[in-house]
Amino acid sequence: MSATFPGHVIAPASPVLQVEALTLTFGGVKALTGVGFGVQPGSITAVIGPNGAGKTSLFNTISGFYRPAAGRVVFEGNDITRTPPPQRARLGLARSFQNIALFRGMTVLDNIKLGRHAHLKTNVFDALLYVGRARREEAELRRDVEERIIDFLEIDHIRHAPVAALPYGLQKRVEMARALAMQPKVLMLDEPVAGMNREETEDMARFILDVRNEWGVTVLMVEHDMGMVMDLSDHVVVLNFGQVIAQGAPAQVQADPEVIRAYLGAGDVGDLRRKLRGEALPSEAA
Ligand SMILES: Nc1ncnc2c1ncn2[C@@H]1O[C@H](COP(=O)(O)OP(=O)(O)OP(=O)(O)O)[C@@H](O)[C@H]1O
Repeated sequence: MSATFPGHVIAPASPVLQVEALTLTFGGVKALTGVGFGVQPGSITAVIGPNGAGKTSLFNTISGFYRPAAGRVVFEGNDITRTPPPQRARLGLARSFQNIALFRGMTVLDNIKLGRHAHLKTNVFDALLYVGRARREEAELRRDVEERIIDFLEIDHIRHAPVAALPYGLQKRVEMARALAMQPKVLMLDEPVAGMNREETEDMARFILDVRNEWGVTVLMVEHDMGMVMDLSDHVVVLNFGQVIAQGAPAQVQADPEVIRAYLGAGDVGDLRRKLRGEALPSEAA
């Protein structure tokens, strides 16, 4: 029965990705302690925190590169804590890397195809030999990749260019294209605008929004650019010393006293507001 009633309250959807009480240690160092949060389907969720807070460790644990000492990663209701990274990608959890991880001598198109291969049932060697199912999948891949992803990310003019010859901002866009080629349900972006100038940052912010709005892909990102995080995110998770110290809507997190303390010690709240808006502090504006 699907009737709706006036005043009917729609319960929030269950999270597509759930991180539960994650603890990660390196020797004696606890990089994460009891970290938990949910990523709602269709949301843009950001993880922020001062340097060394554990953001990269968390990303690597969610994507399967690190194995937690305790806790669970649950994707679409299934426990994937022990699922290897390529299988997570096939399930729909794709990621980009903080430092560009493209094959620099290869063209844009070939890099994107490699992303797609992670998604195919045939292995990459079959695909390279164009045998059997791989050949049909290759045809499908070309349509899919060339017509949708390349058009969407406005990289048509560079599809045959070697990645190494491209400016940094475009390389980051190609990396996003490669992650999108895996047709993820959740796209994990590791510092998508790090090292970008203002114009490149604005372009990337627009693509992230469109990935969510037009493609319905859920986005989970780690990012230092506070202006972008606060503008784009529906939900912000704040880490400090490996623990979640606050989470909620951007405005809520910006006003949280513990977040203020984490970023600036007992500093000036006005400074924090500027910092959280992505503006230079007076002391930094030389
Ligand atoms: N491979 C490792 N071996 C030992 N300690 C590590 C390793 N990776 C991270 N750590 C430690 O774990 C903690 C969290 O580091 P992590 O890199 O996850 O933080 P971060 O929030 O991503 O920092 P940044 O913003 O500087 O990238 C730090 O104390 C760090 O020194």
